[in-house]
Amino acid sequence: MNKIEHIGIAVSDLEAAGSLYEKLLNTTVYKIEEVVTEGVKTAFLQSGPNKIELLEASSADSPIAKFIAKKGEGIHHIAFEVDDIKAEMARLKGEGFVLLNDEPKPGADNKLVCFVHPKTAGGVLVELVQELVPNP
Ligand SMILES: CC[C@H](C(=O)O)C(=O)SCCNC(=O)CCNC(=O)[C@H](O)C(C)(C)COP(=O)(O)OP(=O)(O)OC[C@H]1O[C@@H](n2cnc3c(N)ncnc32)[C@H](O)[C@@H]1OP(=O)(O)O
Ligand SMILES: [Co+2]
Repeated sequence: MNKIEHIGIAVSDLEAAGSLYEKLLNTTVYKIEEVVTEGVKTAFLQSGPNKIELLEASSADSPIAKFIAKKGEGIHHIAFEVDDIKAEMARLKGEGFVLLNDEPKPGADNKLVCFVHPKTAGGVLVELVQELVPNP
């Protein structure tokens, strides 16, 4: 795990939350991207070396919809940058962590991602992210 790559925040209204975080962080949303496979619409802001990922549910069965219904808006997950997501997944499995997907899957912002079940990570939803290297 190299560093925290982003903090995911569940929001009900991406546009309103984007404006709020622009004021809060004194910066601007630099990317808005829908990840249909995840049922989310994301907005990214940079705060110094850190990224904030705002997440709005884009479908009724989105994990964000379920999270907000249960816990309200707020911090949803912490994403860590890894160099080799498959090796890290194997290491975590060996350590007894429960992974929520067997293979890395496409994420936002040109990443491959995997999630660790919060029940095995001390109550925190942890995401692994590896930069997708562009084809030469
Ligand atoms: C990939 C695009 C983007 C990116 O960065 O590139 C994203 O980050 S997308 C983010 C949205 N996608 C996901 O979150 C995928 C992984 N999440 C899941 O598979 C589910 O949300 C899961 C399994 C974590 C929970 O789903 P479930 O249907 O089991 O919901 P429950 O409410 O029954 O939850 C079970 C249990 O876990 C607790 N929980 C749920 N979500 C979280 C959370 N974000 N942080 C901490 N704990 C969480 C929930 O409270 C339940 O515990 P209990 O004690 O029973 O209340
Ligand atoms: Co994320």
